Amino acid sequence: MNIDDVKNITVVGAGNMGHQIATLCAIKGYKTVCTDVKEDVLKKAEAFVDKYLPGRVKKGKLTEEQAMQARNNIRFTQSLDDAAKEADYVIEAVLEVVDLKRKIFADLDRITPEHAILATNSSFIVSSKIADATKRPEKVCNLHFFNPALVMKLVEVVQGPHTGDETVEISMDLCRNLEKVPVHLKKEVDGFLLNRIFRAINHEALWLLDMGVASVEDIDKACVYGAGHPMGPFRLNDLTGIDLAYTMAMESFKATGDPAQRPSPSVVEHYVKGEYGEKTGKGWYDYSDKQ
Ligand SMILES: NC(=O)c1ccc[n+]([C@@H]2O[C@H](COP(=O)([O-])OP(=O)(O)OC[C@H]3O[C@@H](n4cnc5c(N)ncnc54)[C@H](O)[C@@H]3O)[C@@H](O)[C@H]2O)c1
Repeated sequence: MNIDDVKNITVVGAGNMGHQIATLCAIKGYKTVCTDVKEDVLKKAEAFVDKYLPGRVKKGKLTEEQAMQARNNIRFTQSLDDAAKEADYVIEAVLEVVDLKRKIFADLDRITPEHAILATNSSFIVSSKIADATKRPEKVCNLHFFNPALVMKLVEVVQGPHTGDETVEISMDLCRNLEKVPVHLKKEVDGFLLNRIFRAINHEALWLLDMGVASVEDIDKACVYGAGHPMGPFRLNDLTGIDLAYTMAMESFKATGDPAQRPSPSVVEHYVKGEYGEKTGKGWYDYSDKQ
């Protein structure tokens, strides 16, 4: 099998990530079926496509004909059987729950043609925790898009010990056909590639703050004006949520028992005060005038 054999793509889960990945596949010429268990989510995803495509035409990014072709390429269904029966490549983007993903992969193994590749968009669950739910582990991998998937160029293709080289090659080629920039992780590792780098930056930023070396503002300025980042780690954390940073650090501490993984004192301070970032009007910065 090679990339030219991939014509039909199924996206399972039409939430934050799934509806955008499906839209992208349809725009780039793939016959795409998007499925979700929730009817209202599917309706929202379809409404998004019907608004997004004309918007791209208005902005001169797509011609009328390309938009019409993309619309014809995508359909929505609540039935996994209907969605996956002709799939050459499946991208799963359901909730981050390993048992749910295992159940879906077992179902996909039963429903899809033998040659189909089954990829998960999971940010943290490596595909070796899922692959043995199928009889085709060599065709299972992580295909990790970033949010928002229509905009962010990077995709991490993560090869587990079970993943065949052909699966990696086709997945990398698929990303290129979707006009993304794929990177190949030759081994599974917690947090994959970019999130590990972000984790290291956050860790250093928090250490500098907690040690009283520099202020939130100055650490952010250093990253923006010295390293060319679009925003500093504290501003970014206000967007993604200090509550999430706290929970992730606690989970990591519980899993490893390593005290270095515990949330930093200043994260705990904001967390207990309910200052989670932009969504609560206060985090590392004050957003009360935006509320
Ligand atoms: N949100 C992000 O920033 C981001 C970025 C990269 C990767 N991811 C990964 O993408 C995956 C999805 O994340 P999300 O943010 O889109 O979640 P989300 O909650 O927005 O969407 C998940 C969808 O899965 C659906 N679903 C649940 N069970 C299902 C089933 N059995 N069959 C079909 N659909 C089902 C839900 O109804 C929901 O609409 C996760 O694994 C996450 O780790 C998320």
